[in-house]
Formats: sequence, C-alpha cells, structure tokens
Amino acid sequence: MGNYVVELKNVTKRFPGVVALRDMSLQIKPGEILGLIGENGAGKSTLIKILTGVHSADEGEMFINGVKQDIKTPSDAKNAGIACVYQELNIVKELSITDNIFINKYIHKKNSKFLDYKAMHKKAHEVMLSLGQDVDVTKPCANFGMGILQMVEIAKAVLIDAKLIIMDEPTSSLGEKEVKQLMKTVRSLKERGVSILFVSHKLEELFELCDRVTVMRDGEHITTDAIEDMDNDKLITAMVGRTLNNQYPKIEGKRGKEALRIENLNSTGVLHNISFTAYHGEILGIAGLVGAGRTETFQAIFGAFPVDGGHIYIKGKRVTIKSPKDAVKNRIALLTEDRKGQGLVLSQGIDTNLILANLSKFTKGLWLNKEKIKNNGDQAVDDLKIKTPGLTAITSQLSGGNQQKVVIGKWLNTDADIYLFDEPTRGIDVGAKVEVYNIMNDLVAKGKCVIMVSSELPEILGMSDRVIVMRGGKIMGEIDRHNEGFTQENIMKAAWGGRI
Ligand SMILES: Nc1ncnc2c1ncn2[C@@H]1O[C@H](COP(=O)(O)OP(=O)(O)OP(=O)(O)O)[C@@H](O)[C@H]1O
Repeated sequence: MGNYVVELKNVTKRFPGVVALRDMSLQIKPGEILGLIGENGAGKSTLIKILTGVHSADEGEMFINGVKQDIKTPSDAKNAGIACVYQELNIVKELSITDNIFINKYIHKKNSKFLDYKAMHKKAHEVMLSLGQDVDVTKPCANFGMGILQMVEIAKAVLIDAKLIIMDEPTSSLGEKEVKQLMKTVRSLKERGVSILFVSHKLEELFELCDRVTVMRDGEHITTDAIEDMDNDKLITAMVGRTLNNQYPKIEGKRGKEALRIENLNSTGVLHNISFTAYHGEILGIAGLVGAGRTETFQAIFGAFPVDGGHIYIKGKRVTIKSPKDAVKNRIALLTEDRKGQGLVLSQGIDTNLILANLSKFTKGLWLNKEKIKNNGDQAVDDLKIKTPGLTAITSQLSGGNQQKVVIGKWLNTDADIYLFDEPTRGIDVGAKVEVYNIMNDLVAKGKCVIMVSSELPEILGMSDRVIVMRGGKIMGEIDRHNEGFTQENIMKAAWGGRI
C-alpha cells in the first residue's frame, strides 16, 4: 500500500435506479491538492458524502494512512480527520465567529461550567489570522461576507486538525479578490501538510491550484493525472467522453428592432442612471465584478427591486413594471442567479417543475394536458441533457447541476420575448454549458432578445454581440463584438474603474 492520507478502494454506491459510484478508487497523498472534476451527475457529491460519513458505501473499502476505516457517521469522519467545506455553508449568522468555530467543543474555564470566552476568542483570532483574515471574531457572522464565512468553515476544519479538507465548488459565490485569498489559503494549508480535495467545474482554477486532477464520469474513475500532463482539451474529453470542438458555439444573428430600452434607472445607493438598449436577435452581455449592480439591474427591470427613477421601454413603448407579474405580462423572463432558492419544488417530479412558469400552456380547461407535459419534459431532458432515471423522478434526488438545468428548462417554457439570464451556467458542467449556449443561439435565431450577466469573461466574450461593463452601480462603457477592443483586458479595466 502506498503512502496515502486517504484511499478509497473499489467503492460502489447505488440509489434506486442509479449506480452513483461504480468500483471507484481514489488516492490522496499527504499535502497534495487533488482536483476533482466531472459532469453534472458524475458522482462527485456522492463521493464526498462517502468520505464524510453522510452515506455508507454498498461495497468497497476506505483507508486512512493505510489503516482500514469503518466510517458510518459524519462524526466518525471528523474523528478520522476528514472535514468538508460545503457550498452551502454551515454557519449560524446570529452567532459570533468564535461561537461558530467552537460550536461543538466550547472551552470551559478550569474546573468550571463557565465558558472561557477569553481563551476561545484568542484561539479563534489566531486561527483566522493564520488563514489570512485579521477580523474581529467577537462580531456576529452576519456582519461578514461569503469570503470570510468560508474561512470560518476552514478554521473549524483546522481546529479539528483535519488531515483532509474537502472543498465543494468553493469559489462559486466568491468575488475575484476573495477567490485569490482562498487560493492563497489553500496553498498555505498544503504547506502545513494538509491535503485538499478541490471539487470544481472551473478548469482554470484546477490548473492554477492542483497538483493532480481526477476525472469522473458516470460514477466511474476515468483518470488521475499530474496537472502538468493535462490540458483543457484532454480534461474536457475525459469528462464528457467526446471531443468538444467549440466551447463557445456563437452564431451571429441579425440584429433586429429595439426590444428593451432602459433610461436613467435609479435606485438610491445601488443603481445610478443606468441606461442601455437591447435589440431583438442579439445577445447583450453585462460584465462586472461581484457587487457591480448587475443582478440588481435585472431585478429592477423585472419589478423585483425598488427603483426611484427612470423609465423602461419595450418595443419603443413606455411600460410600468412594478412587480414580476407586470414583467411576465410584458414577456420578460428572468433566470435568477439563486436557482435553488427560487422556484424548484423539490418534492415534485422533473415534468411538473418544468411547467411551473407557464401552467396555462399545459392545461386543457381545468385539466392538465398530460401528453403535452410529457412531450415538453422529454424535449427539455434531451435539449439540456438532464441526467435522470426518468421524467417523473423527484427533483430532490437529482445532482445539483441537474437541478439547475430543470430551472433553466422551466424558464425557457415561458414564451418570453426578452430573456434575462443571470449567471446562466454557474455550477453546470462544460458539456451542459454548450447546450445552454446553443439554446441562446436558438432564441436569438427566433428573434428573441437575450441579456446575460456573467462573471465568466470567456463566456461573455464567447457569446455576446455587445458587452456593457458595470461598476459600483454605474455603466462604465460598451464594446461591440466587431470592435478590436473586444478583449478580456478592456473589460477587466472597465470593471476595475478604468475607461474603455
Ligand atoms: N439521494 C439520492 N437518491 C437517488 N439518487 C441520487 C441521490 N443522490 C444522488 N443521486 C444520483 O446519483 C448520481 C450522482 O449524483 P451526484 O450528486 O453525486 O453528482 P455530482 O457529480 O455531484 O453532480 P453535480 O455536478 O451536478 O453536483 C446522479 O444520477 C443522482 O441523480
């Protein structure tokens, strides 16, 4: 047996109708950063759940430092030195950083039932500092942003002396600066000998950070290689099982008439005189850093964010949009960034969820038109490559990425003219991204107007006809696809406050 911190041997895990992991083996070396990547539904979360004692394997074995383990519960895993920082953080926002860090193992004063807050604050501050965060640990977590809260989770792992810290899509809700800080912290943990399993859909992060990378597909181990032996194409091919010729299959449409015009949209302190025009038959990209006001702009157009000035015109006519209902009436669809929070009824099947945004299209009198619902579902599963044992499968049992695809499918059912896509490909795999881009192409070909907010610059450049850049609730500039200034550098410059 090699020198591994954690080793899985021939692990199989079945759910009704699905083999989530099939004969999966994995070795993690001491002090290495191992990347883990795979399409939505490939089995990554199931693997994490086995490592952390949330699920037990049907077959297979697990070793820690060469010693066979019998991990049955999350506390077994913790005791064995395995910790996980989940995408949805496990933080009680009302409590202080110190309380969150010590929540299950408070330090008591010597021979006393009283808690020793002095000692705990000191230790908490020390650990946070070692992670690069000089913060007031006595303050409630509600006062801090995602980047720091994630560090609180990492601090918990450090305090139990974790040998392996698993990070599940850790950068998905972080801004650029926070991502940089996280990378620094991960490297410093590695230097201290901690191993990291870094699960991500973002290839560039894996290339920047990892020593080796493991690719999974359909519940199986496909390959594990040193990162320097891998490149984009090799990773994608291993992941999707075919070569993807073009990650951004842009088809340029013919720009039609004005679809949406915004004039001097204001929301005190948040949006400042936002004005732009979007046309039928084009994709307008909105770039900017986290906090630039992009999501708020979408919500304001959709009647879901308070505005105190400005006008909205649709097809040249001024309209009043005071609620999402007004927006839908004006044939605007908004695919929000927070897809889990809005709109999926997790206890219902995929077929039902897909029709929720436009029920009337699927009813006959008072009755649901079952055939239409089935055809619609089959089409969406096919178009979006939703991985599921069946159309009626309960959405709570789908992998995270596949749940997102259901939400996208739901909004595509609305027959809108104007589609506002907020971070449309967050959390979905490279293959599925291409499907979403193809759907955008189809919408544009039908003369629809697509506006996309995205933090992924390659995606913005790859798919937009025009890009506007926002910063601090203002529009900094606009660049056309056919302009030679249509580059990542120019967009970043504007996003950081420069002029295009
Ligand atoms: N509790 C469950 N009941 C039934 N099936 C499940 C359950 N959990 C996961 N599955 C199935 O197991 C398979 C693997 O899912 P898993 O969540 O591990 O994928 P993943 O690689 O994490 O995907 P994503 O990138 O979308 O998060 C999927 O087909 C999923 O539907």
